[in-house]
Amino acid sequence: MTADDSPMPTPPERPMPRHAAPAPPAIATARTLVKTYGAGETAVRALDGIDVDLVRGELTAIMGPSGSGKSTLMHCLAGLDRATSGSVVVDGAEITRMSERQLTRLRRTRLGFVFQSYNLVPTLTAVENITLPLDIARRRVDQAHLDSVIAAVGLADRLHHRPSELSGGQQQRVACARALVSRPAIVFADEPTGNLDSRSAREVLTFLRASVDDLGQSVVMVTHDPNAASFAHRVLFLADGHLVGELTRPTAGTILDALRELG
Ligand SMILES: Nc1ncnc2c1ncn2[C@@H]1O[C@H](COP(=O)(O)OP(=O)(O)OP(=O)(O)O)[C@@H](O)[C@H]1O
Repeated sequence: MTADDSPMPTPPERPMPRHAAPAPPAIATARTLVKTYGAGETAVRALDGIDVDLVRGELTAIMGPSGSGKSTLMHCLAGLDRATSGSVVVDGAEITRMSERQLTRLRRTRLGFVFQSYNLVPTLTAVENITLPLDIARRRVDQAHLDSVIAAVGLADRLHHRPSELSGGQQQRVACARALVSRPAIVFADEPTGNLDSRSAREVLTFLRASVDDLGQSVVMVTHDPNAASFAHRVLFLADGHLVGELTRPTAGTILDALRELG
């Protein structure tokens, strides 16, 4: 599976209203971000002063060796974990000083999540799983947007199936649709294709990329897989808690070369 042989559509031009202030290019920003686990001699500095901007309307992949800090970075950016020092701004909001209550609200209303293990509710149908975040937040379902997400995810004929009646790839596409249906500022995807065969992985990645190109979504994903990362607009490389490089318009080949250089 590679993205090299599939044409990479360029994001559609979006006309800017005349007097509107341009949206800031970064949807999430970390400055001098430090995360230390434990204390004293056994302390681990998982993030050692990270400065990064995640570009709005792009799919960003985070790669690096095991233990380099990928999950920690994603969790700190998503308000799932608290930074030790430094700042994180997500969609204009400084989250490092937020209370637990504010963070929960931010995650529920402004962020979308896709996990390796799908995390669907087994007793609900596909469409009920997709609209669950809106139901919990007591928000109205925008039927037109729901229809466009369902069409993009290619599950129109599986909407009334329960997760046990769906393949892994189909379940993960339901999880992606669930993450997108509330139009979050940013979707965080943690190894979204880690449990999938290459064909299903390609379907999920194609959908995540299309959500950016066609729906204007911003997505960040942690992955170990160069083929998966080749679907991104930009790949960030971490090593020992530092941001050590990046690639724009990556291919599986250039990503492999960069990983080899990292050792
Ligand atoms: N809860 C924790 N308590 C103590 N140390 C932790 C904790 N979580 C992560 N670490 C340590 O922080 C460092 C970074 O871990 P992290 O999980 O962010 O790396 P990663 O790049 O996502 O790794 P992997 O690819 O194996 O998932 C590692 O040394 C890890 O052992």
